[in-house]
Amino acid sequence: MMKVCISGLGRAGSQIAKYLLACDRVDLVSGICSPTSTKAGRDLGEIIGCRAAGVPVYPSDRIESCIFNTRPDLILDFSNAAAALKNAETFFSLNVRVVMGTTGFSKAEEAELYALADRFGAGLIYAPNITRGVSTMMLLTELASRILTGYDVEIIEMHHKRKVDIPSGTASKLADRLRESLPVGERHDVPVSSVRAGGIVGCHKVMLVGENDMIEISHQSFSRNAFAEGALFAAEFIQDKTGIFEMKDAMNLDGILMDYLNQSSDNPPRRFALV
Ligand SMILES: NC(=O)C1=CN([C@@H]2O[C@H](COP(=O)(O)OP(=O)(O)OC[C@H]3O[C@@H](n4cnc5c(N)ncnc54)[C@H](O)[C@@H]3O)[C@@H](O)[C@H]2O)C=CC1
Ligand SMILES: O=C(O)C1=N[C@H](C(=O)O)C[C@H](O)C1
Repeated sequence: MMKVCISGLGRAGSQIAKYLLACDRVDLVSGICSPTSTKAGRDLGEIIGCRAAGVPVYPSDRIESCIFNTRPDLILDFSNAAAALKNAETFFSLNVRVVMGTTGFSKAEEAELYALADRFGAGLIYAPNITRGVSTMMLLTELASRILTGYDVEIIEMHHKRKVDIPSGTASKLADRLRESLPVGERHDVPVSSVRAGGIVGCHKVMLVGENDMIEISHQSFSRNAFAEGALFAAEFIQDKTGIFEMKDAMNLDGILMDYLNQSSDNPPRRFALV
């Protein structure tokens, strides 16, 4: 069975740990926390309020021991951008695959992450949003923006008030993708508005607004189990691969779209002749 380690045991990482401990498709073998965290040396099951699970937690300055002692096939990283980038180099150098859920990277840091993965011939899924729902939403919004040319496009993202990065990684990726789907020469930045309030788990909305009508495509995560479900999906995809991937690759979205188009051309709409 695939062996998994979670790096970053905060809101997202802890809930993912809880989900994976109750799941029989993976073996959660270890956790990684910050070097100053009181979680180091404790049992991950106890930390997240479950029974002792025999899952040790290592501080990130002892990653080598963690990997050597618990032998994970892959890491699920939900920490912070600075820690994630530093730790990724060690994971890749030890031939461990990474599902990178962490956000807040600058463009230069993103490029560095890709360069590291390339240099070590690693397996990486970089997913600023790990839910299948958001990847589906990205595809739908790109299609909609190509159809509704001339419409204004705006993104609204809403998260809990303790989230440190702004705008969200998901909103930045949506904005980049929507910008690139505009015709060359007409490309402009897509505005993002951010709300940080209460305990909102995660909500992204894309609005395409014309003079006389508008459409909205939105996604909402009801709980952090949405991230756990997505992380498991990504892990099962990357476990035997090398290369750099996105969630849309794990979901085969290009293939599904191609099948859909081929199917519609196999079954052209019936036309009625006037006789
Ligand atoms: N891709 C996705 O779908 C999702 C991404 N995220 C991202 O995951 C990250 C974490 O989010 P939250 O859990 O809400 O934040 P959080 O602040 O609750 O958790 C981050 C954890 O990382 C730990 N950490 C700090 N330095 C570390 C190190 N050197 N090694 C390992 N762990 C270290 C912190 O002590 C903390 O426990 C954020 O970047 C967030 O945007 C969160 C949810 C879903
Ligand atoms: O910090 C979070 O919580 C989330 N972060 C991700 C992001 O920045 O897009 C994804 C998700 O919406 C939750």
